Amino acid sequence: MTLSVDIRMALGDFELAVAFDAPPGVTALFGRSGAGKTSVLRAVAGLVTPQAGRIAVGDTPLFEAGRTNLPVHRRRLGYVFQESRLFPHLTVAENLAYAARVQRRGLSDLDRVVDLLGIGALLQRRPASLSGGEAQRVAIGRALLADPRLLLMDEPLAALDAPRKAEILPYLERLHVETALPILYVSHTLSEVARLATQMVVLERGRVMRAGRTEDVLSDPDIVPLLGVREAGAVIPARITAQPGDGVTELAVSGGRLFLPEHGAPVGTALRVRILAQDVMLALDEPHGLSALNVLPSRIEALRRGGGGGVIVQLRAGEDLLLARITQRSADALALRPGLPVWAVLKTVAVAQGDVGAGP
Ligand SMILES: Nc1ncnc2c1ncn2[C@@H]1O[C@H](COP(=O)(O)OP(=O)(O)OP(=O)(O)O)[C@@H](O)[C@H]1O
Repeated sequence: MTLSVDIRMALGDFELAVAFDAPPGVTALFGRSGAGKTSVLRAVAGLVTPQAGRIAVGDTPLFEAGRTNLPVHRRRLGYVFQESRLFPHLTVAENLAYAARVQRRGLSDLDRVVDLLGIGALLQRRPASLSGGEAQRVAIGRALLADPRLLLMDEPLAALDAPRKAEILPYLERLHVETALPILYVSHTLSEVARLATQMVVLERGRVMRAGRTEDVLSDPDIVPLLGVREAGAVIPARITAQPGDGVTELAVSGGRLFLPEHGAPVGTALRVRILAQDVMLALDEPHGLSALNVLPSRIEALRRGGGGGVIVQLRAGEDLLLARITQRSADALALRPGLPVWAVLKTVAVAQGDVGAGP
């Protein structure tokens, strides 16, 4: 089931005109503050009504200008906010049961949801005694038990500190692997998007600047000014090929071999790794005697001049696209141009996602 959004809406002086599809899996709505992310979510939820357009899940229209406008409670969607909004006087179990009852559904899914989110030990507790991360897991459980057609998440990790974020991310990953729901996920944290999202929609001033597979969007040099040069970087698929036990993990990517600081997953595990543009250096000849372990033979696809004397270089390594951020001076000194073979030296490679058995 795919969520299709094609709407126009005026909110005071702000005009929103967006069209995109969100297939099963996580679609990140990404953009600066005020870009219109929350407004899109509110329109999908039925909390605001667009002036024109259509919103549908599969063949079911939720909104069609002048024809259909399902009220919020008939849209069958789960909404998870920054803060968990659990009922404080009810236990976790009662909060979950309430959600299921509102939709007149039994609790047949309860065990599965409790297991999926690891909240079995919390069932008799009250929200005030839960950590922020635990409360968010319960809030996600409550949203799932309402048997939604899609899940809307508005910066669900924004109110959590780094350790709580780290604790909840694996559950969010499982969510998209184990449910076939479209999940629309608002965030302005790129590391989170790189880790969770299979699709990305980049919004700027109420317009879609770029939409597509996360890998494609993040390796597009034209998108860098919108993402910010420090955060810009590609995400590429990898597979663990060896765990030699000396503190590094060996990965195969389409362009060769990479090494990570030791990662706990077994050999064969599929991962997505994130390579920031500012962590990539370029060499015309194969480098030797370097402390960096990661060197990939590549070819320059495109160069984009940025502000402040920087250049973003798009590289193809095997089948994957990478970005490198270098100075204009280096680009001139090396006479970089599309088609030129180069060696990409990666200072750091971070795991963006472990997606064993995940879809795309
Ligand atoms: N009801 C409204 N009336 C007038 N202006 C509105 C209304 N709702 C939203 N806006 C304006 O629309 C713009 C987009 O707001 P929105 O909350 O969708 O952005 P956002 O991308 O979610 O931002 P943030 O990341 O800060 O939450 C903002 O300029 C906001 O002031």
